Amino acid sequence: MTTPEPVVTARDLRVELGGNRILHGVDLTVAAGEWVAVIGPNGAGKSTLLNAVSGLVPATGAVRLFGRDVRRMRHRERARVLASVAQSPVVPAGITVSDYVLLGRTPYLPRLGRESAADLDVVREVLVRLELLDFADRTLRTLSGGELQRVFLGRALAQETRLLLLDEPTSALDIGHQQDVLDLVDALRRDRALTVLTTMHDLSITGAYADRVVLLAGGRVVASGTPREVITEDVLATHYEARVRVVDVDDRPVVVPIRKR
Ligand SMILES: Nc1ncnc2c1ncn2[C@@H]1O[C@H](COP(=O)(O)OP(=O)(O)OP(=O)(O)O)[C@@H](O)[C@H]1O
Repeated sequence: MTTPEPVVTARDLRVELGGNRILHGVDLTVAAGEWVAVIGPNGAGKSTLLNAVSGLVPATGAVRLFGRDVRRMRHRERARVLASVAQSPVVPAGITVSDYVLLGRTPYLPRLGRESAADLDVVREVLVRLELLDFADRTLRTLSGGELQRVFLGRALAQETRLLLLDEPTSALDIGHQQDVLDLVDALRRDRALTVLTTMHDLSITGAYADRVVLLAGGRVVASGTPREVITEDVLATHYEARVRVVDVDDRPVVVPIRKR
């Protein structure tokens, strides 16, 4: 039996921005249906790695998505297989929540054509699943940080892709909404064979949801494995200079910060 091709294969990725080398030869593989979380201290290169995987920053090395060279994919074609949410997406002025989520359907609209009833159904379903229906007609600038973050995710989910790249998707959410949103992504993983690549700073949340964790430091992969293998007191002391206890809950690491005495 042949093993299915990984959804994401990145080899020897190197990125230079503003004259500085940001990624120094990163390898990354994400298998179909897997949830991989990229962690690492501020400035480690996590967002840059996600941008390189999306083909959004110039990089040397190879990136293949579903076996195809990302640089050879047209914008529309790429948007049908990969949806991504940046840390601070650009928001068109005056746009409403439903119109913003509808932007996720752009790769499916006929050129110069309008959205269909099916597109509007997708938008409505996303708004319901993210508890955003009551906000549908509000403009994005009137939303709270957490509501806005759910709207950004909504646009990506409306794309109905099989690969989702999320850069800090829950940084503005309260703990209940963090769980709602990540449980939803997890459910889509099972229902629609979604593959997920995220960055996350909350290491307990990372430990609870990711199948595999890749730790970046200084633009290099310094550890990779299951959450229990990577999220350890030693690793966090070395790469984050963090004073923490890591306790085990249901075979998953939970990180407890320890105050300096
Ligand atoms: N356009 C740019 N020009 C110059 N340097 C850049 C540019 N974009 C990013 N960098 C630098 O690259 C490094 C990695 O940035 P990146 O945003 O990928 O880190 P990160 O791991 O996502 O950080 P954080 O956890 O703070 O979000 C940082 O030092 C950042 O200042």
